[in-house]
Amino acid sequence: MSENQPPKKDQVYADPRAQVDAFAFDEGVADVFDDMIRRSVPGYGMTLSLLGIIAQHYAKPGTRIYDLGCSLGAGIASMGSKLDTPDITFHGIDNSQPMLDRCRPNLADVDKRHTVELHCQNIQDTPIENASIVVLNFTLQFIPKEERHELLARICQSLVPGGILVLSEKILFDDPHIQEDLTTLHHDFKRANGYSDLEISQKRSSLENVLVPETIDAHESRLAAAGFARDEIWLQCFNFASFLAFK
Ligand SMILES: Nc1ncnc2c1ncn2[C@@H]1O[C@H](C[S@+](CC[C@H]([NH3+])C(=O)[O-])CC(=O)[O-])[C@@H](O)[C@H]1O
Ligand SMILES: O=C(O)C(=O)Cc1ccccc1
Repeated sequence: MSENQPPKKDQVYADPRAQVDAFAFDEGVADVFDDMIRRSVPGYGMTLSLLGIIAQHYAKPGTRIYDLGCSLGAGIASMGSKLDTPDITFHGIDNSQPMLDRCRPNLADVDKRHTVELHCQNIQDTPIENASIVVLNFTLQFIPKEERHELLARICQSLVPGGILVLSEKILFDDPHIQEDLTTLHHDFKRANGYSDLEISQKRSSLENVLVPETIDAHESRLAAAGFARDEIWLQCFNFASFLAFK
């Protein structure tokens, strides 16, 4: 059950958690994904629009821009639709075929200016090279924690001098009171966007062990260990944050 499928009328859940399948980026999710993520992730829209500004500053001629976990291509569209930097190739990678099937129509403006390659692939298997920008916009959280370092180290090695990683993630807080309060605010955000308490609870259960957030410290320690010289949080909305990491 995902939040785009309201519970059947009169279907009584003894324990809502017991009835919830693990979240998957399937056809049903792909059909409603843009609406779902905008109503679920505070700051998602701003993250996307400012990604376009970031790309204009850091894209280098003759290099590649990777969007790892590109979904419907919103990140590529934001970065590429107004980008004048010459000889840029975008690589959009996602292991959900339903997402990629819906991606190309969203890239019409980018296709007029740049080459865009889309690959249905596990990002952990994606060759990355000659990159001025790599984007992990709410994707690393779906990679097993113990495998995140190798991916980030490969990304760092793939960047040209002056290259950057944009890493956006759901985050945890060490202070249990802050964790509780920011989770409550996140759920308030979802409720304000029309989700019911049952939908919020079922989505939370479906994401357990699928979307695995970490603290800001954990991310920053891993970025340093992966070879990034410095990083900074440039946007945070409740329990969602985005980092710029510099080679
Ligand atoms: N191992 C993997 N390999 C490839 N793709 C993966 C993997 N794991 C998950 N995905 C893909 O990563 C995306 C995560 S959504 C990213 C939003 C987008 N960046 C956006 O800015 O709109 C964020 C969210 O749903 O919270 C989905 O499309 C998955 O299929
Ligand atoms: O973290 C959450 O509670 C979410 O709902 C994030 C999310 C948004 C869209 C698809 C999967 C997870």
